[in-house]
Amino acid sequence: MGSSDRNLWKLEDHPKLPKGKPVAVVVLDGWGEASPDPYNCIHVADTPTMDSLKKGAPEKWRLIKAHGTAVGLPSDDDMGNSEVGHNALGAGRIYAQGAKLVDLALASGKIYEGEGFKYIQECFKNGTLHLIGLLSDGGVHSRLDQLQLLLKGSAEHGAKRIRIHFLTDGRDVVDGSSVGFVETLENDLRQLREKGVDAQIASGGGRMYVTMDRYENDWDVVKRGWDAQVLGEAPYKFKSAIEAVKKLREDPKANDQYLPPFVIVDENGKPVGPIVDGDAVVTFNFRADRMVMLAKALEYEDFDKFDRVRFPKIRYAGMLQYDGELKLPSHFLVSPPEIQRTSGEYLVHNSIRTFACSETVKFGHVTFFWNGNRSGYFNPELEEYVEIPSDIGIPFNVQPKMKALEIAEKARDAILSRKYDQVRVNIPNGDMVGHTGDVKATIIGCKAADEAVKTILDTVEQVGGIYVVTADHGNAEDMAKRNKSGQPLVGKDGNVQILTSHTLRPVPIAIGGPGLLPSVRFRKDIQEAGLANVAATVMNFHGFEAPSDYEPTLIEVADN
Ligand SMILES: O=C(O)[C@@H](CO)OP(=O)(O)O
Ligand SMILES: [Mn+2]
Ligand SMILES: [Mn+2]
Repeated sequence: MGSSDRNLWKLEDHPKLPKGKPVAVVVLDGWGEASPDPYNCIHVADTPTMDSLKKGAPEKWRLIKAHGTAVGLPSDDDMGNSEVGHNALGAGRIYAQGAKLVDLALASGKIYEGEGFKYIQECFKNGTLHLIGLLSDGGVHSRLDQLQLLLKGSAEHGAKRIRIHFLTDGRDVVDGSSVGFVETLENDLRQLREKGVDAQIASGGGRMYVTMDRYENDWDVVKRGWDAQVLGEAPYKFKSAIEAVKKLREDPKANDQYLPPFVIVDENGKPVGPIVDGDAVVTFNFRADRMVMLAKALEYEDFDKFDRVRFPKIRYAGMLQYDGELKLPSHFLVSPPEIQRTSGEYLVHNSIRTFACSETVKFGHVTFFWNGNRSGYFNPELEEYVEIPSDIGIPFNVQPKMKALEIAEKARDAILSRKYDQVRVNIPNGDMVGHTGDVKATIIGCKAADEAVKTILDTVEQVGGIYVVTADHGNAEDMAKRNKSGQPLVGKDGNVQILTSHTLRPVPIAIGGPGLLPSVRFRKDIQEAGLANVAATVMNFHGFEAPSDYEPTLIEVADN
């Protein structure tokens, strides 16, 4: 590192706050703040630790925004999510995120002028364009209206044969809504066919069971998708996608998130759209985590995660580039947000030693997303990232405690080892159990998360450290769909409609610990603060001022 590099990365000393205090940064996934209510699982659950932190308001506890424009999403109607949430927490600035960047590229038509589209366009003359991704208007991983525009635009730019391989949602949108989304898509495809484009749905399956695994938790999920999308093989075969989804949903236990894989076949029982040599493939999700594994399978010549049987010679582009370090995929339609100079990178340049940990399903959140969608370490000598293997094949409502305790114990050991200045964890329960829609299980999950926080705070107490406890977005605090006046909506079956998705709610942030000067308190002059203000705050606790272009710190040091 040259001296100019060193200057670039050097953080100013904080004028009042000391260095050398161990800092625990705890992110509760899916833990928003909402009024007491039977569908507020955090309220119903026994959460003494988080409740006691709240008593520190307004000086040591406050709310911050975790959705919409505060985290770089297109509008304030967009709920928060882990990608944008952890990006903001780690980067300390607000970046226009994938959802927004794709909107802009589609609106201006620039998407069709870029390298990525030109690359796949080469296949349009003789090959098929395959579009693979999540079919919903949830706006977390993808958006239906973007798919619709891309379909239309691709046809206008020469695609003559198009096949869609969709994943049903039920996680960012209400369970059962898959049918309506397929109907909308079928309608668009019919219009394209009327214009002479051979456009059809070729395969499908539920996002949690087919294709959209993440952080290499379970490659079988990706394999099931590969078999249907590439090989044209699946346990279920249907003549139409609407029939497929309706039939598969007749099973009383069926759930959009977990629909089994199926392929669409013609009158002779032949799959209508396997992926073959000479085809183009676009994965139309803008969000990275749940596309990285498929991207590897589609792009890497050397690949040993499962037997691909056939590795077609295709031209593949992601909607975005999903991994900035691996440069994966190498072709993409829209450039990802350029998240640079994240707090993690600054801190290693200033000799801060970091330990980060979660279980597999959230591991990349406190590492990859935290570091601006970048895999790997900045400096392996100063960082240690520990992944606790998640349970595989067990729904999280069956094991709602997940690995909360194990994560807390790893954090405890890391703090007690005195080898780290920052110990950062993600506690997944509120989110992962919340997404199952199982209220009782979510309550158990929230209690487990609270106990994990207690273990970490007790350890901070023991070593004279500082803690920051916050969350990335809401989920468990509201499990009911509501009307405009906030009353739970009742479905045709007479039951309250369950909300499996994230929310628009703000999240708490609490600070404290024996290492925090008693005169440190939340400022009152930034009411509109959001997740992006946390990074500067954490830097202060390490004894540094944040870079001047970071969103301002949440704290001040009182004079008295
Ligand atoms: O599971 C996921 O992929 C999303 C919801 O679509 O949740 P989170 O943003 O909390 O990871
Ligand atoms: Mn999350
Ligand atoms: Mn979630």
